[in-house]
This record gives sequence, structure tokens and C-alpha cells, in this order.
Amino acid sequence: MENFVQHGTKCIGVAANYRSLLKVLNRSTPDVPDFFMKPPSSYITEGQKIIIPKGFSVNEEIELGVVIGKHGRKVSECKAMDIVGGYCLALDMTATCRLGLARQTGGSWTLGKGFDTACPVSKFIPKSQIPDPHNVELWCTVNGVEKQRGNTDDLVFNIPFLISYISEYITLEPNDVIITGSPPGMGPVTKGDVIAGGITGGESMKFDVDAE
Ligand SMILES: O=C([O-])CC(=O)C(=O)O
Ligand SMILES: [Mg+2]
Repeated sequence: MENFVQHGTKCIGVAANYRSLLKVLNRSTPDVPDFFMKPPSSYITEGQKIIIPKGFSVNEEIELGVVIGKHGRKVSECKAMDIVGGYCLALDMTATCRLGLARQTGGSWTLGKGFDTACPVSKFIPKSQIPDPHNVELWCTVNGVEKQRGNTDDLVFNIPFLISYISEYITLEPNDVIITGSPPGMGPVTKGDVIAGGITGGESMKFDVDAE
């Protein structure tokens, strides 16, 4: 799991999973979570640049990633934390131009969420460093200016629920990552920007933005 990116496994994202974000979007709380997938080819690690595809508009979203440690199929909520191997920070880079279109037409989120470099991640965070994953404060700055701050105590669907729900339908495998959703404040980034994100008092990461 320390090398989860190199293993090239799937990344499953949860859409609109912060109560504070739903409030900003003026949306009611959903009954079930909504997911999308990012391909393994979208991962980058520190030292690599986020590259905005030609003509795309892209937002940053800071999220807590859950790195799966054990095979899981139809995992109950009470056993869900047993298959968690650790955590990471992730930027769910989102091509708003494509996502807006997908929402209008009912089309797929694949390009909006899955273009190359759309999933910058931190190094692996051992499970022991986050004893309570539902009380983790996340922050994100762009060029040193704070854009996002949120706490995972604000998640609509918590980690055991997400693992149980996803694994009912999709087998979870070691090194898979579930990115748990973004707090509000995300906005467009452009070439030359520097995005930093972290956990208050813990791990942090930094990525330069470039464009095609
Ligand atoms: O980009 C979106 O619309 C949904 C999403 O990933 C999030 O809320 O984290
Ligand atoms: Mg997201």
C-alpha cells in the first residue's frame, strides 16, 4: 500500500459528500452516494505537474483518500475499517467544462474526472497516523491563498458506509483508493498556479499547474 500509485489500481470518487457543499449548491441530502471512477493513468505524485488539457477549465478539490489494504466484496459496515490499509491526500482535479456538459446531457463523467494528471496524490499515510478519519481537517491553498477548509466530520456518507455500499457492487482490491469528496470553495486553476493541500497538523503536498 505504501506504493499504491505504482500498482495502478482504481480510484473511486464520491460526488457531493460534504453537507456544507450541498448547502452551497442548494441541494438536498441524497439517499444514496453517487460515484465516479478515475483511471490509474490519472494519478500523479509530488514532483509531477498537473497539466490542464488544451481548452479545458479545471477546478481543484482537496479530499481525503482511503487506501484499501485487503480484498473486499460485500463488506459489512462493521467490518469495513478492517479492509482500510491507510490514507492519502488527493486533489480531485475536475474539468468543469466537461462535467457541466455531462450534467446537461446526462453524459458520462469520464473525461471530466479522468484526464491524465487529474488525480494528484500525497504519499501513503499509515492508518495509525489517522486514528479518527471522521475528524480530519483538510485545507487547500492556491498560490498561498486559502480556498478550501473542511472537516471529515461533515461527510454525508462516512467511510464504513462508503466501503460497504461500493463493495456490494464493485470488489475492492488492495491499493484501490476511495476519494471521499470535497469541502466547498473549489475554483478554477490556471497555468503557473501552485496548489497546496494538507491535513491540519499532518501530511501536506504541493503541485504546480501547467497547461497544454
Ligand atoms: O466535482 C463534483 O461535482 C463532485 C465531486 O467530486 C465532489 O463533490 O467531491
Ligand atoms: Mg471530488
